[in-house]
Amino acid sequence: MRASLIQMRVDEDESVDSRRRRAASLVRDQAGADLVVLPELWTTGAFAYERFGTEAEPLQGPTHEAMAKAAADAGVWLHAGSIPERAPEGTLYNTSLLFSPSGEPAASYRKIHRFGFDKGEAVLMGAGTEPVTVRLPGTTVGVATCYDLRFPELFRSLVDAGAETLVIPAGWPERRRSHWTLLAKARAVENQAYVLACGTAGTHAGVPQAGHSIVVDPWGEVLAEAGAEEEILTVEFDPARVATTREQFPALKDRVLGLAPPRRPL
Ligand SMILES: NC(=O)CCC(=O)C(=O)O
Repeated sequence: MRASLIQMRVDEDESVDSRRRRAASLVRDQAGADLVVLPELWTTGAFAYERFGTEAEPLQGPTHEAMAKAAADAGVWLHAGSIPERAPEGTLYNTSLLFSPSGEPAASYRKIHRFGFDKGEAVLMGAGTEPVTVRLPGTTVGVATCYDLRFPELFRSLVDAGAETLVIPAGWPERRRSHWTLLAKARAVENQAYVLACGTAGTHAGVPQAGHSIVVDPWGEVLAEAGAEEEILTVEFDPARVATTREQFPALKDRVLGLAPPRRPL
């Protein structure tokens, strides 16, 4: 299986319309890949909080339309990263869009863990509640978004639903790059799954982005890693290695579920 991670530069010098056209063109250039991935909130930037409201779109808005067409033109499965979605009742969500190679919507996922503690995304956007998996030929994809990477229980629920390839668009800051790389490897090793994590390059809202999109195999080996600038990270991987890794080192079978709470000291 061939995947292309489009680590886009997201900065204020470029309009949303121009970046949307550029993203569509970059997706079209990936014809021949099986799966193409874009980052989190690439229309606005994940830290451009003041733009979430002004650039929010309905689920089937201009980004949906452009990405559906680009997926069909390239004939690829497309994880089109996420958009600031304005739901019909007015709530904003950080929503990922996935398309089949004919441009049909395959899934959408509203980010469950919002970043910012008491500001930013955490107060501006609603929280998703539903983990999402999508069946592709040869692998089941589980999706998560950026800050979700810090919450292993979400990934376990994806694995329980059959996920073998974990696709994670992000807008991760340079300041915490070491966490990004570490957590991507950890999620791959503990879940014995491929991790495809696609970040952004450039600086927006004064926050330099880490780039360093990364693909990790089910044994925790890094198959490919981008630099800090805009880059297409292309990788070939064998989805069947998930089953062989899980058979040969069957740690997932040793899970003990429903542990009692720790005992209090006497
Ligand atoms: N956009 C995000 O979710 C940022 C997450 C982040 O910076 C972190 O977890 O650290």
